[in-house]
Amino acid sequence: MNAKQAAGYRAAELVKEGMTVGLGTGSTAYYAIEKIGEMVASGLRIRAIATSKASEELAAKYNIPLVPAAEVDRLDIAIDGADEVDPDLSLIKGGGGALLREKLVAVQSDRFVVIADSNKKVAHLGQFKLPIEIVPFCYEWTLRLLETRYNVPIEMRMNGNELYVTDNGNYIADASFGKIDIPKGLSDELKATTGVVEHGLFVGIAHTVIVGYEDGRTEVIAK
Ligand SMILES: O=C(CO)[C@H](O)[C@H](O)COP(=O)(O)O
Repeated sequence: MNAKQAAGYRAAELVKEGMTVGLGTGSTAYYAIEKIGEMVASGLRIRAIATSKASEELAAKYNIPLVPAAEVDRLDIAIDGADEVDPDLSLIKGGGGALLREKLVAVQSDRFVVIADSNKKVAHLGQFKLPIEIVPFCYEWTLRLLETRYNVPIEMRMNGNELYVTDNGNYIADASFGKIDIPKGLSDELKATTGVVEHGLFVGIAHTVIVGYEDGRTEVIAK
């Protein structure tokens, strides 16, 4: 068992009969979905909402019933990966480009459980490039505004020679902050910026972080 698998499987144990579950995106969330799929095959009855087309397909492969958002008020739990986790359980997410749907699902959940291998634990957020989802219309203006305001390198995410397009039809600008001193301040400022749809800072959203280690151990950190 590797670190991501250990974290994913441990989080799946939190899923109980009758729950509505948010399914995250990425290589760690993959293991949680795989395990939940095994539990469903053994008779567990749940319903789920996926945070990306990729996770939707994975859920379908494992016969995990997906439910339209209109039929859901709150989710009991959401389980998702992260790119960085700091001691306050603030996160950088969006390395896989699914940050908008991931945040929508996370804030709608009674319990947001983050699963990560131990390399994701950091003292300060910002070494990982912060993904910022921006609207395609006049995206050059938004990019220039962010570059001028923060004076850090920001690059448009690419998919080969084309600009990367999210599941929501937007672009992503990846910003190299290096060290983010006040995650909440930056989060609020970005959120208030015209042209920015969402960003990968998750501050005050995670309730629990399950860290996986290469020897198969897990560490549960709760707020
Ligand atoms: O935020 C995400 C996708 O948008 C992922 O959860 C994050 O990038 C971590 O991915 P992985 O588990 O593959 O390391």
